[in-house]
This record gives sequence, C-alpha cells and structure tokens, in this order.
Amino acid sequence: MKVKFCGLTREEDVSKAVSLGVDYVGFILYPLSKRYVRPERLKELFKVAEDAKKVAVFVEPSYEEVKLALDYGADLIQLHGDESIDFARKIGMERVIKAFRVKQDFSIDQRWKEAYAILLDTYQEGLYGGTGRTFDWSVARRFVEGGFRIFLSGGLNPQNVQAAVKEVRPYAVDVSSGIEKSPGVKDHKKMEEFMHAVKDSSKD
Ligand SMILES: O=C(O)c1ccccc1N[C@@H]1O[C@H](COP(=O)(O)O)[C@@H](O)[C@H]1O
Repeated sequence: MKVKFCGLTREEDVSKAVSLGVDYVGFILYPLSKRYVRPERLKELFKVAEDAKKVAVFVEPSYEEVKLALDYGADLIQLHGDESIDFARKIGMERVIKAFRVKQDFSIDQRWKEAYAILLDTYQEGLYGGTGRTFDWSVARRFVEGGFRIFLSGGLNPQNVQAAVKEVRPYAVDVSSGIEKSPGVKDHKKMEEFMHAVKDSSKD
C-alpha cells in the first residue's frame, strides 16, 4: 500500500514524512488554501523530499503555473478542480493525478484511466479539498474494481485508515488534515500513528 502525505508546508514535516517511508509528498499551490505554499518554496521543500515522489496540487491552474512546478522538480501534478482531459494531456497524462470530489450519481470518463492515478476525495460545497470528511467508500471500491488506479482520500486519519484500506483496497491512501495540529502544520505523532496503521492493515 502506497502512502501520500499532503498539505505539507514545512521542511521538518517533509523530513519526518521521508523518515517514515512515505511514497508521495504533496504541496498545495492553490492560493485560497490554508495550506498554500508559494511556488518558489517548492525548491526548498523538494530539497528534503529525497526519494519520495513530489506532488504539486493545483485547482484549475494555467499551463505556465504547472510548467513552473515541473521545472522546480515536481514529479506529479494533482489536478483538484474541473480540469479537462485535453489540459491533462497537455501536461502529460503519465504525470497527472486527477482528483474527483465524490457526489451522488458519480461517474468518471474512462479516458482518465490514462492518467497516473485518480484521487477520490469528499465533495463539500465551497471547498476543493482538505475537508477532513470521509465519503461512502463503496463508491471508491467500485472504481477499484473497474480498473482505475485509486488514491483514496478525504477524512482519513490514524483511527479509520485500516477500515478504509480493508473496504476499498486502493493503490494508495492520501491524508492531510488527519495528521495535522493545525492547517499546514503536521503532528509528528499522528504521522507515525497513520503509518503504523497502514502497515498493520497490509498484514491482513
Ligand atoms: O488541503 C487543502 O486546502 C486543499 C485545497 C485545494 C485542493 C486540495 C486540497 N487538499 C487535498 O484534499 C485531500 C483530502 O484532504 P483531507 O485528508 O480530507 O484533509 C488531500 O489530497 C489534500 O491534499
């Protein structure tokens, strides 16, 4: 099971994530987020990311903004708004994690299977991400069974991640607010607990 820690803003939190063996570290480049990091900060934060894959998270960015993050060394681009397939193809589908916020009667265009992965997050009016709320995991299970590479997100924390893994069997789990002290500031104890819980769930 792969793990992505997202919404990182501080070097010490990136280093802690790396020491715990996370596979992906995510940084929010959406200016309205409480976890926003300026693009120039990526250079400093990426320096301590070592072998973890570096994910730049955007909401409906311009191509130039994406290009800058790639030039700074981002491995993957997470598109968390209503971006089109054509826009993702311009970036390179193999570099795109496309996020969808799960609502009633939800479906995904099969062409998104070309993307690096699909991230499923909770829908909440007025918020693009970092809701801290879960959604109906049976929906995520349906997409796993349908052959999508799924990053399960939305309200995961050290207490519920094992149940989530057991029900969904995703490719990866993604967490942000569930391992925080306050927005953008991670809690190292919660980070450890989350990783231990994921490792334990892999033993089942
Ligand atoms: O965290 C944010 O503020 C945010 C803003 C815009 C797009 C995505 C954002 N966060 C992403 O939301 C998911 C789930 O977060 P949580 O675990 O429920 O807090 C995660 O991928 C965050 O990176």
